[in-house]
Amino acid sequence: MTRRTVAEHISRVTDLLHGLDSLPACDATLAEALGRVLAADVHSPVDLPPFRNSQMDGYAVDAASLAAGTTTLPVRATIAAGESAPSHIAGTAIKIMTGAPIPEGADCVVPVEDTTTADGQVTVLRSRAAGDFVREAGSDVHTGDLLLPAGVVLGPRHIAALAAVGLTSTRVRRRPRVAVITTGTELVEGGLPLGPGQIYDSNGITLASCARANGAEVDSIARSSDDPDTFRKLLTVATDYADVVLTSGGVSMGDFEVVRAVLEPLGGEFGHVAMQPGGPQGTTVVDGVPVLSFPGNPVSTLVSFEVFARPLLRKAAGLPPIVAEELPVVDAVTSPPGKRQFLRGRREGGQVKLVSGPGSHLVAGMAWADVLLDIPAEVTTLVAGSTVTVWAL
Ligand SMILES: Nc1nc2c(c(=O)[nH]1)N[C@H]1C(S)=C(S)[C@@H](COP(=O)(O)OP(=O)(O)OC[C@H]3O[C@@H](n4cnc5c(N)ncnc54)[C@H](O)[C@@H]3O)O[C@H]1N2
Ligand code: MOO
Repeated sequence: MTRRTVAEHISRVTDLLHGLDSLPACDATLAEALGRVLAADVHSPVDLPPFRNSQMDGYAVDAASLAAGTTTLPVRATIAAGESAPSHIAGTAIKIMTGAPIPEGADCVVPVEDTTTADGQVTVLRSRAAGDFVREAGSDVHTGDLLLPAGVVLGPRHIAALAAVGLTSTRVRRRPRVAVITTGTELVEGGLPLGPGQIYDSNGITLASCARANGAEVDSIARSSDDPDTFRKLLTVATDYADVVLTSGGVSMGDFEVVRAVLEPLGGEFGHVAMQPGGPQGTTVVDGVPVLSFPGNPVSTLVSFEVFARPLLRKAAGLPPIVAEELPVVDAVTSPPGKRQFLRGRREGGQVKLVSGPGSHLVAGMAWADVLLDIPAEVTTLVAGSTVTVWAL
């Protein structure tokens, strides 16, 4: 049994997951690109707008033909967006729709609201300067300009820019692949009736959601009984697929600790980290794939992920790190000595309030929290108003 501080275990897990830092890039279609991280700078392959066009529904004219007062001009043609424009003849007007190309020789557009029409003629009610309501080619981005830099987390607005220059796919960081195995003979899939002593498996989908929320891809969520052969088989499937395997349960001191029973003989290190929840922890490398074994209590599982796996998965995925905040506590907090505590809290008006209790089985209570309070091992009391480090959940 090893005994470690949180910092020592973070260091152990960081060593184990170092391979995640060099995942190759891959292509994603724009439909798949939301939330992905751009692997390389993107330069625009075209000018945007690609051609000079009208910003308004109105009349394309040349500013020199417009008097200070009203000017009446013959209307020679109408151009819709998507059509090509005839050339402009000085002293005439062409009716033009928003987005239609500006006729060669015209230099401004008069909005339809500033005109009246009769008998094929338009009367323009005021003068205009050259360039008014004209969108120049390349005025948004020029061919070859930097459209998006590497490292951008692609949101709808970035996808809009890629689509507007005609790209259909882009180079993105490969997501780290995570496999999840939950363990416990008592576990039942949601939706099925519970028998005596049974509980619903919440950790499987929780860990998968944690991993996905932090840039990972999770195709494999498996549930094992406490039978070592079953766990071993699921582990083989998981290590075939994943860059990192997360397990829950079966790591403590009971008679049926399937994760320890299988992984310790493979060189797994199991022991206690001076934290609560999340004390019992294991790390193993199986067929070259790191396996992080978290304790089964649902709050312990989630806290273990946030403390040990989240920073490394985010880094591997190219996502920005979660930055701790310092907030005053609304009420006094007491904390047992010797173990770093991760208590559930909620931000309220620039302060943080404890929610739910310290018990690591309080999974429903955790849903009301939006931060973890990080209380150092040596701190036993925080008076109301004192500052505490919090991590967003
Ligand atoms: N004698 C000792 N007993 C325990 C110790 C200890 O140091 N000495 N540590 C306690 C702590 S702290 C924790 S945390 C748990 C960790 O135990 P395991 O990792 O072996 O987890 P299990 O025994 O399998 O399960 C613990 C608890 O969580 C429930 N569970 C498990 N998996 C799931 C799941 N997928 N979804 C929902 N709930 C799950 C399980 O039913 C148990 O109630 O050990 C303490 N004991
Ligand atoms: O440390 Mo356990 O992880 O209290 O629940």
